[in-house]
Amino acid sequence: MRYISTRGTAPVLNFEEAMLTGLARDGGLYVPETIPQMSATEIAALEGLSYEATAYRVMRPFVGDVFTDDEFEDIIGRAYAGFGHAARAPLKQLDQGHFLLELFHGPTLAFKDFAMQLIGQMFQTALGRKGERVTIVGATSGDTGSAAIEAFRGLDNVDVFIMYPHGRISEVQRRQMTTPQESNVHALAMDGDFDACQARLKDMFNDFEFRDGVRLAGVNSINWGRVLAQVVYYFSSAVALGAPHRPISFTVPTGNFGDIFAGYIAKQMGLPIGRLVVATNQNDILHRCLSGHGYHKGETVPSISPSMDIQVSSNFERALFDAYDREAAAVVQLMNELKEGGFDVSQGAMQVLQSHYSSGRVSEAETSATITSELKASGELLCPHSAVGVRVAQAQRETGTPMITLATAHPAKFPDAVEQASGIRPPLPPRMADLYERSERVSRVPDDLEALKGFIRENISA
Ligand SMILES: Cc1ncc(COP(=O)(O)O)c(C=O)c1O
Ligand SMILES: N[C@@H](CCOP(=O)(O)O)C(=O)O
Repeated sequence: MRYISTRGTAPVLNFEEAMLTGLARDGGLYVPETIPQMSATEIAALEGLSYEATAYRVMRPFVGDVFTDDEFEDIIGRAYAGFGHAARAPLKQLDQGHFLLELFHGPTLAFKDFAMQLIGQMFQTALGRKGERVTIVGATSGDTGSAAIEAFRGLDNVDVFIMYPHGRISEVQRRQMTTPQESNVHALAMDGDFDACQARLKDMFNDFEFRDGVRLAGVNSINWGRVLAQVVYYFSSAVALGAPHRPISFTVPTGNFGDIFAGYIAKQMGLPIGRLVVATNQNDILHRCLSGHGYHKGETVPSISPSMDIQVSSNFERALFDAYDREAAAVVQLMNELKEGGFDVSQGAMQVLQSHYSSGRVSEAETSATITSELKASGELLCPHSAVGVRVAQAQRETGTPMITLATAHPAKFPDAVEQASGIRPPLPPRMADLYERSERVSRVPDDLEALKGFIRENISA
């Protein structure tokens, strides 16, 4: 299995190299050269399997000979052993034909654990074998960072630096990043918004002297391994509802476009998916773009679903690459225009995008109202991100095709917004009940590339 860059000029890599590399050296994102196919018979055979067994069958063809069968099985087993639900990603019925996929039973209570726990294990196996050390730098609007710190804390061979937008994440998210005391993990509270954090991350990858000097690696969804791990729950949930014998649609609260792009990959592999519905909060660049108004950056406005307060959705580049028939030159042109503020999508590419994705936008008031109404209707207490998804799904459901909305975080990660809407302050699970008492360790950093590089150089292990 070979991986190519969306910008066409970076070296072609195998799975391990792509995973350890992060951003391609031409600034693009790695994607598989061809997408492995699963036949209807192979998909049907997933019925009744454990989540781990499904994960093995879905991901195995993407990994090639990088891990032996036994190694890969062990990696998957270790990755999901710490989840707090036997099904890992249980489905709950909300309404006739509408289901919630609970993706928040991992160690940090958000869907990011599905991929981060897995790539933590893959990094450890790959780096241990090579006797190499890497420096992981990540940008987060709250959940990627906490999942990364949890997955890599105390591991040999890695130092982890996570930049988050100071004052723009929930207290639980912050504490999950600042309370681990292992010396190989560092939480950096940066001035600016998530887009600024992500831009500095990409700047570091594009600075080859720094990149090679610290052996930079990335665990944001620029890393193909992140996307791959998320493909699995599209299969497990769709099969539980009758796929491949009938199509299933998905609504996905969307920010950096990694999660919904994983759904698109599942569809390309052969899973019969009806619609992939992008649900955004008031930071609605994706909704505007998919509605035909071009991809033009605006101001990021803080919301009660802060993890989705994003303007530049990193993985949209992967979607554009396919929509432009894998023409890297077209992607390079669009990304250059994006640096100047935005771009318009050609008619042909827009038709391709709209054939896979629909979209909807949810205001702050609608998000709160959905938390309130869903609690009344089904007894489900939603986090604000999942509420954005449920609201859009309610508007876009089609009779006859079951709709699965991804519940991307536990309500206890966003207790203020949830309490304001529902009157209920969701408690943290017992294993992290003392989170508010633990001492914090955090470094305030400016939005300044040189200062950030200096900080990282000074704080990596020898
Ligand atoms: C809770 C939550 N929901 C939804 C999203 C959006 O996911 P994605 O960035 O993969 O689109 C994120 C982060 O981005 C998140 O943390
Ligand atoms: N919402 C995310 C933003 C980063 O997304 P990623 O999928 O590229 O890591 C977060 O919680 O940090």
